[in-house]
Amino acid sequence: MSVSYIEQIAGEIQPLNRKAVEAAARHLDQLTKPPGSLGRLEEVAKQLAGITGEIAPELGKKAVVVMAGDHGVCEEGVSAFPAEVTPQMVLNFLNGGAAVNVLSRHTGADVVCVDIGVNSDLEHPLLYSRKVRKGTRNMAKEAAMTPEETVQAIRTGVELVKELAGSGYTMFATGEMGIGNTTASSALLAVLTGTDIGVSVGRGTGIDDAKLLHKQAVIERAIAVNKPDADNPLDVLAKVGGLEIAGLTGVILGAALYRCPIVIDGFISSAAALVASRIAPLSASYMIASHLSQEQGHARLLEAVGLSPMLRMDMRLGEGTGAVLAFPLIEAAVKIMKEMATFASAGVSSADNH
Ligand SMILES: Cc1cc2ncn([C@H]3O[C@H](COP(=O)(O)O)[C@@H](O)[C@H]3O)c2cc1C
Ligand SMILES: O=C(O)c1cccnc1
Repeated sequence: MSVSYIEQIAGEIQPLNRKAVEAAARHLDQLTKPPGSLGRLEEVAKQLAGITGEIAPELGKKAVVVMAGDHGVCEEGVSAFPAEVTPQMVLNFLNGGAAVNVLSRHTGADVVCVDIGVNSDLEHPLLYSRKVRKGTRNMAKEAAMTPEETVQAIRTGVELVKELAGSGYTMFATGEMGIGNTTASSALLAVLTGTDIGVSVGRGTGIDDAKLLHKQAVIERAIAVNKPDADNPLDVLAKVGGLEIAGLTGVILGAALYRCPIVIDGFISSAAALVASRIAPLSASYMIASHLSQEQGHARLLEAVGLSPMLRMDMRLGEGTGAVLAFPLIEAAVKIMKEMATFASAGVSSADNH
């Protein structure tokens, strides 16, 4: 059943609505400004038209889906922080005290916190309990996940988007929590794009030079032990990925399937975006890259997906913090479509094209 489910989802994702993109472009050129002068806002407006089929879509509720999972590879000492921080931060999200909570309140987004693989028994009325297993296996020794676990995690993400879209959410952002997950993300980048370990591996939560060299060696070992097939994104995800990354891959594929914009956060979220784009290339047209993380390798990762970030904030936190900051800019693009006067309606002379 498992792999065919992914093939089915990938096959159902449709390209953007070309006619709506063209109609949006024509409308933008009638507005009281030199053509193209609103830059990326115009690009976003056209993309939203292509996603929704409407030139000025009603953007309703928005959610940042924060997928949380633990990493067996933490026993190799690849993070500056202990693995216990993952469940502790999940409780912080649920109590509203994390950076993503503050920034989501600021931008009017809801935080949907999902336990997809935390190595702890968590219960909370606001928690989406979707645990596939308690953390991944240590990728330096064996595959992080089985193919079945990988597909289950992806499916969890797809179904969550369906559920949320059914209760009025129209725009999504990716977020994550999982100590050790920059190791998995760097491994995905290295294998899927052939990027050198020296470029794909960064300092995550802030490791020193010695630990960085060790982290590189651990990733090299994980690749040597597992021999992931670079042409098979599910194989790579299972062997050197993570449960929350697989869950986000599902969220991204789900957003594309249900024709909703999906705002991509930093390094880890972009690793999920890369996997999604390899599973279903059309999913990339539903993605909006929010910001360029300070994590080394993020620029390379975005380039591999074909995305260009909206913001440069020198952030390197994850959780969805950069993605929720981009929500107001996306909403601003729709307001331009809805509220700006045209040359004709405002009596402004258009360009002298002689
Ligand atoms: C308190 C705290 C809050 C966080 N929120 C996100 N991350 C970020 O850091 C982790 C990845 O870095 P590494 O691979 O080096 O462990 C992820 O959990 C990511 O979401 C956090 C990390 C910490 C310590
Ligand atoms: O960009 C990110 O998502 C990131 C970078 C470092 C640590 N945690 C997350």
